[in-house]
Amino acid sequence: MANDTIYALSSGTLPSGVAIIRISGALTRNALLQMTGPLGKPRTAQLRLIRNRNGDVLDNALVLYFAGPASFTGEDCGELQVHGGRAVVQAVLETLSRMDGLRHAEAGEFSRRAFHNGKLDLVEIEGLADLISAETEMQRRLAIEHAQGGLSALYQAWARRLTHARAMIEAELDFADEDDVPGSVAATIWTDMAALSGEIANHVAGAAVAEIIRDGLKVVIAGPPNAGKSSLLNYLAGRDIAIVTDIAGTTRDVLSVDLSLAGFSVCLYDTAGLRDTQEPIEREGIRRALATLEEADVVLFLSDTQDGFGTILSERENRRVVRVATKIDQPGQVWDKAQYDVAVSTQNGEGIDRLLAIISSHLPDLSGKMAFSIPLRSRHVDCLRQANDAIRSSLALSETGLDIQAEYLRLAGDALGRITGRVDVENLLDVIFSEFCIGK
Ligand SMILES: Nc1nc2c(c(=O)[nH]1)N(C=O)[C@@H](CNc1ccc(C(=O)N[C@@H](CCC(=O)O)C(=O)O)cc1)CN2
Ligand SMILES: Nc1nc2c(ncn2[C@@H]2O[C@H](COP(=O)(O)OP(=O)(O)OP(=O)(O)O)[C@@H](O)[C@H]2O)c(=O)[nH]1
Ligand SMILES: [Mg+2]
Repeated sequence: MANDTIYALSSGTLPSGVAIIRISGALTRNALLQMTGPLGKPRTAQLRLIRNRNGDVLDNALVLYFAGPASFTGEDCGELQVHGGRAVVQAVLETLSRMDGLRHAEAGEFSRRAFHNGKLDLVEIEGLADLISAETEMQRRLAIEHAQGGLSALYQAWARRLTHARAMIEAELDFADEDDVPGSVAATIWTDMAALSGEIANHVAGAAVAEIIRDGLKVVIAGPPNAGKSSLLNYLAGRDIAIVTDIAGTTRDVLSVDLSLAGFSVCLYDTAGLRDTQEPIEREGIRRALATLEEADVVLFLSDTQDGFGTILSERENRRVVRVATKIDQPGQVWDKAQYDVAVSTQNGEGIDRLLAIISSHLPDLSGKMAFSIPLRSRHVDCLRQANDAIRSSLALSETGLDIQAEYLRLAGDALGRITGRVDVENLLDVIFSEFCIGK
């Protein structure tokens, strides 16, 4: 299995201008030789005729050869950069499939080989998967930080501190019989371990930001019936997603749309108007609205009258609530500026920029140098928590004995090692690599 030479279309949907077929494994040179003639200089594109087994010309294409280990997978690799027609790609794949020892790659198999050959660790591999699925600028920045080893370096530095601490403890244990060894070595170690525990806790707290980058900021539009909630959703989405009528109680289901704001994804929800009612369908709509509100990062509470902001708002946590006065194009409404945060009209667009600026102010600030050094996946967060729990246990056991404390530090190091895949994660690999598309 692992010795097979694999191939796959690595570029996207056909037809396309150019399509890239990748090959990796020991028989790569052979395959390229048969189809394209003598190999050129490694890592240098050659324009060559591609032929099938009968010698028929399939395409005129660029051919690349990477001699292992200097390749993405660490094995000999080849690329056929052909014209992206369906029949062209089909014919090339067909020719490859007829060669002995070659088979089509499985999802993520190229990356898996890169992992096994030590080219990338698991955090980098997962970062690569995120990079391929990144749709917003912030998702891209987070993914590239992970894919380029930013996080791995951090975890390795932490693991080194743990190893160092254990070594110092071992040394102290070895000389424990000699009365003249002061406890001072261990004292600096424990200060550093306490600091490390704080750093890990800080880092884990960043996962909340990563979640906003990945899933988007959840912004829920709520308020009394007829306030103009659905109109606002449609206005911000730039299309008619929700039904708008002048009948109070129009919206029942929760509707949502993804917007892009300042490089972030913002998930905007429209909900049923909140009021006391016996109408069963509307009641269900209101129940769903309240459930959606529970999940909100930011609530836009809309009202087209001043009293509309009253009761429901005051019962809730006000911090994340933005009071939006609506329909300000309508003459005759009197508003006390102290009663709302922003006033808008979806009729003439007034106040919308200000509203977007307010939403943006709830987005995480990622201007700091380490801003993208945050964990994204629950797998990482779990391991980090385990590592930190072990460090804390070690710190707490100062009465019990250095050997037990050292053992907890070893457990902490193992937990960190599992993140990058340095420590036994064989059972996880299938899950991680199956996230990939074929050809990656
Ligand atoms: N045509 C093409 N474009 C592509 C890829 C590819 O495979 N083919 N990539 C596919 O992911 C990405 C580039 N990633 C790559 C990563 C490592 C190596 C590589 O040859 N690594 C060697 C040499 C390193 C060096 O020279 O600095 C190595 O790691 O030893 C190549 C591509 C994005 N663009
Ligand atoms: N003049 C004016 N009318 C508006 C504005 N926004 C909404 N409306 C009108 O107000 C009425 C209610 O709008 P909707 O967007 O359906 O209100 P809603 O809050 O979604 O109502 P429910 O779904 O019933 O809770 C419609 O007749 C809209 O055309 C606005 O900015 N200016
Ligand atoms: Mg509505």
